[in-house]
Amino acid sequence: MLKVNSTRQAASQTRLLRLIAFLYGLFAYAVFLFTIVYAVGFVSGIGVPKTIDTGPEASVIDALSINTLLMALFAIQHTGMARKGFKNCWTRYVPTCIERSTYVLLASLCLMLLFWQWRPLPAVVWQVEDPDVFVMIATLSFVGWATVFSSTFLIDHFELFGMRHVTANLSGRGIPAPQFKKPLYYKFVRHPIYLGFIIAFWAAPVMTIGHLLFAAVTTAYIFVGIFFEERDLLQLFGEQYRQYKRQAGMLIPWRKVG
Ligand SMILES: C[S@@+](CC[C@H](N)C(=O)[O-])C[C@H]1O[C@@H](n2cnc3c(N)ncnc32)[C@H](O)[C@@H]1O
Repeated sequence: MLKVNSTRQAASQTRLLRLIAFLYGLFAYAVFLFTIVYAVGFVSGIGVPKTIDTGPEASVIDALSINTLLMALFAIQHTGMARKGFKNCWTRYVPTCIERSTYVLLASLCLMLLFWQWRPLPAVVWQVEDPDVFVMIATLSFVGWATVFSSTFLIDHFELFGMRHVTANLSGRGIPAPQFKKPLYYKFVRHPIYLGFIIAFWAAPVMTIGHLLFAAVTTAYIFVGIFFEERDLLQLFGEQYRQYKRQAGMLIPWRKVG
């Protein structure tokens, strides 16, 4: 009887822990959604209180140092915590089912810190005067954001942002192993999410020094990120990914059939 009771107790404790993990994952996902929607407003300068071109005034040197530090913090967190060695190490302390959600949560917090503390450098580098061209370039930027969002769904939105892990854990299933995919525009370009970001950051009808700094550093970071990501993907998917590299462009869409 005592044994039955303690087994029941253990089972309900497991259910409770799974539910807590799920709610944590949901919270991390909600924070991510808020952050990415804010990012669109921050870069485009539309609909948010603090944009890339607004905020506390600072000298050029201070603004350059603070902004670079903020971007470096994000880059270190985002690339460092995605590495296999780091994951193996910190999943000794953080349960595997919430590892991805924690990664997403910390990346979102780094970005929110960046949005909050970013110092504007408002000198204009270029400004499009023609209203039609202005609208065209602004629209192109939103095409970039649309590419980012749609690509996350093509590759597996809920896996990327940790929800697949916590829902699998909640229902007592194992965490699904990553699958190699090349749906739709992944057939032509290996990194449509990063391509979307580059388009969204550079397609600016008004480009200030601050915005240019952001676009240039994030673009450089994307190339570093791709280097590490592709190294991991080659390890994970082997010949399949090696062949894919021969068949599709990295950031410029092209496709070699066969
Ligand atoms: C932020 S996403 C970026 C995906 C891709 N680099 C892009 O720009 O569309 C990073 C995750 O996608 C995964 N990933 C990248 N390409 C993939 C592919 N072709 N199939 C499956 N997973 C992929 C990586 O393992 C990594 O966990």
